[in-house]
Amino acid sequence: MRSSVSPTSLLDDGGVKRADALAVASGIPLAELVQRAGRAVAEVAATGLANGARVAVWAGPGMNGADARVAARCLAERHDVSLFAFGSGEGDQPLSAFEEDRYDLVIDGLFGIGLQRPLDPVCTEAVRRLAAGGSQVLSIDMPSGVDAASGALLGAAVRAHRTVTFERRRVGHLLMPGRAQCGALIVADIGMPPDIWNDVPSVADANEPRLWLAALRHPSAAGHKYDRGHAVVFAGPVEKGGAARLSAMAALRGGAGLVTLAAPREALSGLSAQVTALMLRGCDAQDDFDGLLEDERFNAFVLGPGFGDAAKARRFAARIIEANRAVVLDADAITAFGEAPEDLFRLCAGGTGGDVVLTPHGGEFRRLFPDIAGDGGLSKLEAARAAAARPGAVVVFKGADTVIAAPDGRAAINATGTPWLATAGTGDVLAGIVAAQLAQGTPVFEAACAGVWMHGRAAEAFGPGLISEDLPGALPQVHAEIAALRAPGGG
Ligand SMILES: NC(=O)C1=CN([C@@H]2O[C@H](COP(=O)(O)OP(=O)(O)OC[C@H]3O[C@@H](n4cnc5c(N)ncnc54)[C@H](OP(=O)(O)O)[C@@H]3O)[C@@H](O)[C@H]2O)[C@@H](O)CC1
Ligand SMILES: [K+]
Repeated sequence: MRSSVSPTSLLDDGGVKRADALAVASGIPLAELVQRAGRAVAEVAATGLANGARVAVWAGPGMNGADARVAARCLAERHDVSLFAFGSGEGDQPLSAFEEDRYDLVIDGLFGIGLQRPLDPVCTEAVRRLAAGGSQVLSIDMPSGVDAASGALLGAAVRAHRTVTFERRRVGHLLMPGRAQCGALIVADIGMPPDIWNDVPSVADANEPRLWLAALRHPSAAGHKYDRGHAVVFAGPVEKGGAARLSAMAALRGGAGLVTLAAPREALSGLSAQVTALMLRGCDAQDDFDGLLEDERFNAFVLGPGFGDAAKARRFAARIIEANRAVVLDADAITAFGEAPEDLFRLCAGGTGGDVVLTPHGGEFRRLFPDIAGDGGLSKLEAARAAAARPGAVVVFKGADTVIAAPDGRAAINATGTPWLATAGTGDVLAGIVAAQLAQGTPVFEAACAGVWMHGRAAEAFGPGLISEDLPGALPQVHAEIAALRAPGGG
C-alpha cells in the first residue's frame, strides 16, 4: 500500500475515510463535504435535463443518502423531484413505493462505500423495478449493490448509465463486474485540500500514462535502431506461425528497433512469405538457441504464442531466465508449466526475478496459481498481487479488467480496451507490445503497464470490427497520443 495518493490512485473505504478526516482536520466540516458532493452530483445530473424534467432520487441511511438529499434539493429548483427514502431520514415517499417508467432520471444514492452486505428485500425490489424500466440512471459514488473494494456484486445491484464519484476512484470502479455496472465514470472535484493526499493510503493505481510516462524510453531524433533494442519472438510449428508473427509485428510497431522471429527451419519458408520488416532466424538445435542468448543485443524475448512443444518451452524459458534476460512468457509457455508451476517459480526466484512477465488469462492463471484462483475471498487485484509475489515476476492477469502486479506489491488496473479485444490472437499482440517496451529498456513493471494500456488504446482507436491483425496498425496513433502527453504542456 502506497502512502501518497496521486490522481491515478485508487482508494478503499479506509482511504476515503482518512481523506475525509484530514479534510475535516484542515477545517472543512463533514457537512460541507456532503454539500459539495451533493452539489457535484446535481451538476452532473442536470447535464442534458430539460427544465421541469421528472427526477427520482433514492436516498439511503448513510452519507451516500446524505449526498442524494443535497442533490435532490439543488435539482428541485428547476426540476420535478421525488425523493424516495430507505432507512432513517425524511423523504417524500418510502423506497417501497418506487415505480418505474415515469422519470427522466433516477439518482441512486442508497449506498456507496459503506455497503458491506447484500441489499435488503426492499432495495432489491426497487433495483428490479428500475432495471425493468427504461430510465437513465445516475449512481452516486458506486452503483448500490456493488462492493466498492472489489467490484463484486453483493447481490442485486443497480446498473447505472453514469456514476459520479469524488476526488479519487475506488477499486470497484475498475474491476469487473462493478466497472460495467458504473457506466461512464465521472470523478468530481469537491475541493479537498491537495496536501491531505500525502497521508492517504492508496490500494493500487489506475493504469494510465501518468503512471509510467516518465519511465518510457522514447526514440530520439539522433537515435539508432539499435538504441531501441532487439526483440526475439520464438515461433513454433508452421501451422501455428500466425501467433508468433502477430507478436513479432506488435513488437516492431510497439517500438523495438529490431525484431527477429526465431523459428524451426521447416517453418522459415512459410514465415518468410509473410514478413518483410521482421528478421528471420532458424532455431532448432540447442546450438541455435545458445547462439541467440550469447548475443547480448537480443535483449527481450517472447516465448509462448504458437510455440507448441511444452518440453522445449520449459527448456527455453529456463535458459532465458537463468541468463537474466527480459522475457514475456505467454500462452504455450505458461501452459508448459501447468503441471508443475513450482518449477517456474523456482526459476524466477533464481534469476533476476524482476524481468519476467507472465501474461495469463483466467484459465492459465488457474493452472499456475490454483489456490489463489480458488480463494473466492480475493478480488482480482488481490489475486494478481498474491500471484506476482510467488514467482517474483510481473503478472499481467488478463481480461476486460486486466491487472498488472509486481512482486514488490505495486499493482495497476487497466481501463482501456473494448469488448472487441475478446478475439483470437489479441494476447499474442499484447506479448509483443510488452516485449517492445522491455527491448527499449523500460523497467519491467512500467513496461507491462504501458504495453497493456497501449494494447487497449489501440483497440479503442480502431473501433468496432477489430481483429487481432488490426492492432499493430493502430499503434502509431497510440504512440502519437503518448508523444503528445510528453510534449511540453501535455497531460
Ligand atoms: N471523500 C469522499 O469520497 C466523500 C464521500 N461521501 C459519501 O459518503 C459515502 C459513504 O458514506 P457512509 O460511510 O455513511 O456509507 P454508505 O455507503 O452511505 O452506507 C452506510 C449506511 O448504510 C447502512 N447499510 C450498509 N449496507 C446496508 C444494507 N445492505 N442494507 C441496509 N443498510 C445498509 C449502514 O448501516 P450499518 O451497516 O451501520 O447498519 C450505514 O447506515 C460515500 O459513498 C459517498 O457517497 C461524501 O458525502 C463526502 C466525501
Ligand atoms: K449509490
